[in-house]
Amino acid sequence: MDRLAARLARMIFGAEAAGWLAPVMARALPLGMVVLLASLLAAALGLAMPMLTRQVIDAGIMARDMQALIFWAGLSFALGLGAVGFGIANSMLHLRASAHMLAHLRGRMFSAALARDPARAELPLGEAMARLDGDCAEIQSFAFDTGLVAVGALFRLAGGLGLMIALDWRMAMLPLLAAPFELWFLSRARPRTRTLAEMVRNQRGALSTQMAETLAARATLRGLNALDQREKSFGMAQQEQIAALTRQRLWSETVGAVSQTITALLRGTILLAGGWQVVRGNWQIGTLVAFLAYAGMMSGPLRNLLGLYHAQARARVAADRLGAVISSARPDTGAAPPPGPLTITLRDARAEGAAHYPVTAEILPGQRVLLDGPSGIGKSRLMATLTRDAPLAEGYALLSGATVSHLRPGALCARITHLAQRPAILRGTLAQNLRLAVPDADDQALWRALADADLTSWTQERLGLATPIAETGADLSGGLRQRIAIARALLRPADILIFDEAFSEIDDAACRRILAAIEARHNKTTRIFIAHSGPAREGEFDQRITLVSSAPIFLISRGETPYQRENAREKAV
Ligand SMILES: Nc1ncnc2c1ncn2[C@@H]1O[C@H](COP(=O)(O)OP(=O)(O)OP(=O)(O)O)[C@@H](O)[C@H]1O
Repeated sequence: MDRLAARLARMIFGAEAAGWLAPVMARALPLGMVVLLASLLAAALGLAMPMLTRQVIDAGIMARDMQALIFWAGLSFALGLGAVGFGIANSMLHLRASAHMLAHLRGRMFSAALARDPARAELPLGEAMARLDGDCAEIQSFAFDTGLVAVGALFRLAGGLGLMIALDWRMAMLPLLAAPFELWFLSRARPRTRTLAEMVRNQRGALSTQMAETLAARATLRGLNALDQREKSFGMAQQEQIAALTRQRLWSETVGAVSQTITALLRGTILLAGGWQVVRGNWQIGTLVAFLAYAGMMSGPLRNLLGLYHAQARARVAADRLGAVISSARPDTGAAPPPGPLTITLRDARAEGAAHYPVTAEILPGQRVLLDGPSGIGKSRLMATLTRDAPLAEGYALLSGATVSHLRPGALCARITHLAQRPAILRGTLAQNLRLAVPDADDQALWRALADADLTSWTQERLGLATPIAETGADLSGGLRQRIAIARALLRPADILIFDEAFSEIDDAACRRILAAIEARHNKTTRIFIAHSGPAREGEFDQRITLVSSAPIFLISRGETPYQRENAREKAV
């Protein structure tokens, strides 16, 4: 099954996409086969119908045989009824198989999007959503809706042709004469189908990005009186999408119209030539009716097959867009950080995007450190290198002698808590938000963490741990959001706690209480503070590391003065 899936994936989506799509297809294949068999059976039932009609007309009506008429008409009715029931069962099976495949594919993409390598450019939120939703659906619809229908269509086409040959082989050659022209037209038309699909999918991503970004920033936009502006630009983006969709639909209708025209021509020719055969007495009227029915039946499958060829071009666009999500994921692999307390060593280190001179420092386990420097110089980025959330542009970062870039990111996050200035708060209850850090923490532990973050009375005045919290914590003050994030961080045992402007929106009195709790309960943990002002800068520090920058005077080819690195090292540490 795996090999078949891999082969199918390579054939349909190309070698690159086959790597990640084959497992998805392999899982969908068994149920997909059942659906395929069922649809072939339904197609066979459909094919039998004109033959029965022929019998009703020729053996019953024209032969004036009442018994044969009742028999064939009864059989027709019974098969028709069976086809209805079978159709319902088939459609339910189809839905089940196709929904499972979509869920599996989307789940795969979701984890790839979550594991996005921080060194890669961030995908805008709306664009990521459009890929997870629209592009996954495009592939699912190709695999099940278009793909299966097309296989059924191929079967009907072959069956119809076979039965037409059985009725009259010379007349059956008519549809074959049209095939070369159709194939030529299809291959000429396909590149444009692909270009239009790319345009539509990219525009869909841009539209979702605009929606997500605007909705997330609506309070700020309202304050700026800029909502109209955004609405107008959203309206324009929608118009552009309508135009792209219109172009795409017009093109697919044009492509479809060619096959319809050919079918109409065929039908006309059969009507004329077949009618002539009836007039000459070579054919019975039932044969003409059956022949016409088969010719008519072929137009649907032919259209489906045309659709398949072009839908594949669209599905490939979707697969390429999803492939970019997959290839940007970073596997959670690497060595485990060394056991025991962690010593941080920075050697000539600077994170990508940071503007300071490379820094060299050593932070021993349990030290209390202030990391200082002007805004935007790269303090957060430097700390983010410790959890591999930012890549180093130069130098090394070591944890107890182990190179950070060789360590498993998931394991690093388990040992190092980097608390950001703008923490993510999710919709749900207070307890659910806290348990993101420790899923099995008991209520007592939650209350203790809340006490450390000076949140006991606030929580008691509300619904306790069940206090509901809105999306992004929009119904909380900035200080409350930060305090919940502090409680969440303190809940989890860590070797290193990094408070990155984590107190910036909390009043000084509360901030001092929280800092005192941290000193009392986490004094064995390495604590690194980044703060431009406030109580977080107060108290004893084992060391202060200041990041500095100054304009180089004489540049060598790497963009530095020859002696600048030495100076920078002295200044930076
Ligand atoms: N994801 C990123 N990719 C590349 N560069 C980034 C990224 N995030 C931030 N930067 C760049 O790195 C520089 C340092 O940012 P950083 O947030 O580390 O500064 P900071 O010293 O912590 O500033 P502040 O005190 O204002 O918080 C910024 O000027 C920014 O341009």
